Amino acid sequence: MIKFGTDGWRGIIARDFTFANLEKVSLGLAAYLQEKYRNGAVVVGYDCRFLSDRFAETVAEILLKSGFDVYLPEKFVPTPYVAFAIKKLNAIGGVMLTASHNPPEYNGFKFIPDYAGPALPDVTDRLEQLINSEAKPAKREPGRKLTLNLEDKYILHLINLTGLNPGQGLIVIDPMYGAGQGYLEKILGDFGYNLYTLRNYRDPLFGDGMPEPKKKELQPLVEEIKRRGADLGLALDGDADRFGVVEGERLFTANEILALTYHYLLESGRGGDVARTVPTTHLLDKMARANGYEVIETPVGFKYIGKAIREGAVLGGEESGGLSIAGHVPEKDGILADLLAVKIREYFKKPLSQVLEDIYDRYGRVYSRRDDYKTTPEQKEEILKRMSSLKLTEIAGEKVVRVSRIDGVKWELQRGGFVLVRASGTEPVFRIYGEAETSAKLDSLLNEMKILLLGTVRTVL
Ligand SMILES: O=P(O)(O)OC[C@H]1O[C@H](O)[C@H](O)[C@@H](O)[C@@H]1O
Repeated sequence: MIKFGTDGWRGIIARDFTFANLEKVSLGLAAYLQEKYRNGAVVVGYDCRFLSDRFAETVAEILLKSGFDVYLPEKFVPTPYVAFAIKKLNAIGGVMLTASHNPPEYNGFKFIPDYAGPALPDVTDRLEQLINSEAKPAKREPGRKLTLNLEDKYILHLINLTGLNPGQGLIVIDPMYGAGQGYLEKILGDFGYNLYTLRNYRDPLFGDGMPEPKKKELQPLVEEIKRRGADLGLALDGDADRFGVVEGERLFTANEILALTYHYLLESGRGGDVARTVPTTHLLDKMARANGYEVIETPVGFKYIGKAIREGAVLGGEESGGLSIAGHVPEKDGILADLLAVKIREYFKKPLSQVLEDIYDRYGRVYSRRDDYKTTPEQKEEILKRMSSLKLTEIAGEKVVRVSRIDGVKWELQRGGFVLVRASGTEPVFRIYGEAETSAKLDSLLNEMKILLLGTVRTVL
């Protein structure tokens, strides 16, 4: 049984993610595309993972035989570049072979429809139906196999969109052995920055780690910044749709980068409504309301954020590391987010940490955190049951003013904070998210929820 999670179908290579299963999935996709289009082109990209290029060939062959033209790159490419190519080529969709930031033993299949952002559930539900009923596409006159070569156009688009100007200073770049290699170097090098790049070659084992721009995995970048006295560090995840920004030893969270980007858009006359997922910081809400704009709250998944951007939001993002802005594809783009960090420093003429202090001075300080807990499927069921039966009027002494069930359960608190609990759709974990106006309050909120929820359930981690 093939299931599409938060972001496509993912599985362990050779156990679930096999050539046989991928053929089934590709036949289902071809049948789906035949239902919707008579003909057209599909972009098929792949990351640096084990066998990703071969998996891409398999998908391409089936689509070609089903009568569609296929654009294939000559080497690995970032996910946002595939989305950009779909838009630029007026393609009917795209496939990206990637398991994003998952551990090395995973691979994945992500379908991006013609709107150039992650597929929404109406699309993935139909796809799942066709795949699991082993639907076969009709044989058609084979399509043409074409080379995807739009890097320069993508780079130019990012330069125009961010409005970068020539600058100075030393930036350390960390593509984490992933598919974003080369892009930031090309752009920032041309704008006069001094650059040093680490983990800049393909390693399907990701140096025995995970290509996820989080604290533990970004330690080599932090050390390199210190060693070289660099001004800034910019990282990308395995398929470059997520980002990591480091100044000195300070690693910015995605919530902080979203607030910085929104501040920049508001101050530079590009304000508008903002879209965020349920667990993402409410600092964005305060900023929007103070400036007369609306907030669109969605379930977790950039697919929903992409939709909101298509419908007019100027910025959309997720605490998990997704960001895009109006004028770009409605897909998260780590390269864009990293370039915006450079642009924000240039625009305000100060370090990001100082710009963030200005934001807190104006809108109020917030502390946010997410704690992940590994569970077995049985434990997950038990926690889910417990979660839906909790009837809380207060958490850690804070009055609950609203309970929402957009995704998991979210308890909104009197002084603007919140606690949210949900099961991940990409990993075997439970996530407890919280936000409060002091760090001590945040700790007590998360601790209390942990005890309430996990109580006697023995977690693996
Ligand atoms: O919390 P999860 O369901 O594991 O999802 C975490 C993240 O996974 C993927 O990266 C998706 O593209 C994101 O949209 C999502 O936020």
